[in-house]
Amino acid sequence: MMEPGYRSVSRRDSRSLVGYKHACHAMLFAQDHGKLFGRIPMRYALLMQMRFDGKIGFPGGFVDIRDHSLEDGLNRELAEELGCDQKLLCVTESDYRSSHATDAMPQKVVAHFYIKQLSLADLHRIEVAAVHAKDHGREVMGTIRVPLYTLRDGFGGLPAFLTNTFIGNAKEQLIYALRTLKLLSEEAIQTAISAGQEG
Ligand SMILES: O=c1[nH]cnc2c1ncn2[C@H]1C[C@H](O)[C@@H](COP(=O)(O)OP(=O)(O)O)O1
Repeated sequence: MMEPGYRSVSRRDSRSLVGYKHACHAMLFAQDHGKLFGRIPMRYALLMQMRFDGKIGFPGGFVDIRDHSLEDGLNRELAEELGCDQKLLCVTESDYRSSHATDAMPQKVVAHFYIKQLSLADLHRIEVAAVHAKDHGREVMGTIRVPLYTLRDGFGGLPAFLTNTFIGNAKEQLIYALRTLKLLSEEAIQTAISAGQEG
């Protein structure tokens, strides 16, 4: 499933696309053995952020592939948005997952996606550092954890979260990550998507 207008492209082929800006975003997550209300497994702590425009996306931003590697640009953007130093968070080429190109206005963009697993303690350190980041309260209104459970009413949790407005193909990147890393069962993902559409 991919947002209409986005097509999969290889990392290598994306570099020869003319007239496209390149954006890199990273999903940071950690295993979380905690239980909500003492009974609902949290499973994973997975970070997204509320942007200045009220949409939800992953941390990251535009990079200039002529001057830097994609990862250099991404790490610069992460430092601006999350305020953490490279000892705590450094995304490398081995964290790269996918690229999708879009010709949708206002500009042609290739969206590169990275996923990095951390310890829960380091993820929490990143959340704390983010409050002091350069972009906090400006381009980024705050980091958020994605609820990965569905409450008894069948809508609260992930289904309700998925009804938010997402930037670009961020929602599809989230679902892709849940699916490919098997963070949730396929049945749980499908149920959350359907319940969100009905809710
Ligand atoms: O999380 C995202 N997933 C996919 N695409 C995204 C995401 N966040 C933003 N975008 C799109 C929107 C723009 O076309 C570019 C760059 O946006 P942004 O991150 O706001 O870039 P700057 O911080 O202004 O460099 O990617």
